[in-house]
Amino acid sequence: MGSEALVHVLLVSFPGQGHVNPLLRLGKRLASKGLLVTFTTPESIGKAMRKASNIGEELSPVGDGFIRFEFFEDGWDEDEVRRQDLDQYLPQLEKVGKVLIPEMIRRNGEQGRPVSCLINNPFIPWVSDVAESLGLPSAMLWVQSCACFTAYYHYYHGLVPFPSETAMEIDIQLPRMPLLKHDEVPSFLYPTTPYPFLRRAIMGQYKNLDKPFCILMDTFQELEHEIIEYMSKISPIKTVGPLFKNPKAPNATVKGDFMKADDCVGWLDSKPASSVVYVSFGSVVYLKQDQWDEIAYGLLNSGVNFLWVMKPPHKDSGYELLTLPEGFLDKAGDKGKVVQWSPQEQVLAHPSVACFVTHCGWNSTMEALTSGMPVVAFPQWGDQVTDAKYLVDVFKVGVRMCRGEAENKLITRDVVEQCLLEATSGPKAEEMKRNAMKWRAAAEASFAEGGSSDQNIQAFVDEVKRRSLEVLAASVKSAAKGGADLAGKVAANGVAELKESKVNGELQVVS
Ligand SMILES: O=c1ccn([C@@H]2O[C@H](COP(=O)(O)OP(=O)(O)O)[C@@H](O)[C@H]2O)c(=O)[nH]1
Ligand SMILES: O=C(O[C@@H]1O[C@H](CO)[C@@H](O)[C@H](O)[C@H]1O)c1ccc(O)c(O)c1
Repeated sequence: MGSEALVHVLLVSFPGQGHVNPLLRLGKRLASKGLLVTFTTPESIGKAMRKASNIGEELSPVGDGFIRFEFFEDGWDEDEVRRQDLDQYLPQLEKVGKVLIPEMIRRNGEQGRPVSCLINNPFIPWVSDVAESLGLPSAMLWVQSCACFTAYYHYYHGLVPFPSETAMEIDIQLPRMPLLKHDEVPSFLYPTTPYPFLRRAIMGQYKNLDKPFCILMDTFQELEHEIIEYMSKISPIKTVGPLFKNPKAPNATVKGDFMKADDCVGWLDSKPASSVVYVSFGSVVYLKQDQWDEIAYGLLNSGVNFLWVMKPPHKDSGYELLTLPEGFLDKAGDKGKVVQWSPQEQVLAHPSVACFVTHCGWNSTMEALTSGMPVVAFPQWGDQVTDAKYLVDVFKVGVRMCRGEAENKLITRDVVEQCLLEATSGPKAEEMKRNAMKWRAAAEASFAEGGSSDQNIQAFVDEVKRRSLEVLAASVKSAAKGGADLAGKVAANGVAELKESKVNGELQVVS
């Protein structure tokens, strides 16, 4: 069967690594179940993705379907610094996206690939407005935990008290969740957050939450059982995680990294089993120089092997380039490796890696749990502080190294060393590894064929196919009014055939 015969879904992503990764992974899962998937995000990121990853013009087969890429211009010059300011960039994306995405959809239709459904991730809720205006169904992929989804939901609807200027240090009790201390709720909800634009971005998604027919989530039933059960009664959520595993296409090479990963697997191969600490703070968090120095000395003093990701800051971010203490690399010798970007999935699956010092972004959290990898939690802001709470106190796979940026506390080298030792040797380390392996088994069961997430993805694919026939019937009906010979056109698209019923004169879909 050619790609033109498949139901076509358009995925529109906010241009952040932590957003592109899960949406692209969803795209691969949908493709592997027989859909044609087009992935789009602004060209500014498309350019980086093409350079760093294996992305070409052509269709890539994934399982029973295909994935392809089309990027769109955001209307700003290549070097525009305002892209770093979401308060300016998000309205710009909305303005151009509302014009260019419908054009992209029209073009695809003319080229024999009519789009049947749109899927977006948070920060760009206008995608469901575009879908609605074109009479297309839409879905949203939530790229954080269900616990965070619940916290934002209760904040948006004013259902429970959250920290406020007059009562900052209150505990927060959300249904079916552990009691959260004030600094364990997603930090964009603090009145004092330095990132109010991220709160606005997320609230924008909640404002539009009634438009998508389904909210897909990169989590799994067994991981957040109670809260998923609770929220499912309120919102049409479907768990589909962990998305980074794809049993039907385990070797799919399509990736969406913005930076080429440095080679470090050979170095890991040379190290004994469970001897390396992997340190990475994701794609956005950038620590201060004094904190970086303390981590460096903590790593050296602990005597562990380490692989440390030290990504360069974006040129317009305003961050100073971090440096390593003088003589650091010499002192570390072959015990340490510093890279700019790592192939994190491979690193976390590597037998030499003992634990992961992480900022607790949700992708890193899911990747760690699914890889059976204990963590040292070093959250900074947003969902990271809530994820850290869950990793340490609920999933019981982590040691806590800090409470978040809001605490404004320098974590000293002694604390770093102590946490590293606790997470790599002794009874606590063994217990965390056992728990992590339990989560890995549960994650595997959920994405395996017939598992909870696999069933939800299959049900979603079936629903998209069913709705695609409705979309087709509606468009044929409206075009037929204009006298076009559409039955033939639809048949050429191969999705379904439409015939005029001899009985009642209406157009009918014949699959
Ligand atoms: O050196 C690195 C650091 C991060 N990542 C990937 O980048 C994503 C980061 O997402 P996360 O939600 O953890 O954090 P964010 O970058 O959004 O803060 C994850 O999929 C990681 O696997 C990677 O491939 N190499
Ligand atoms: O990608 C950005 O934020 C990250 O998003 C992840 C998924 O929501 C989350 O788990 C992680 O903790 C976040 O760091 C991002 C944030 C702000 C910004 O200006 C960006 O360009 C990207």
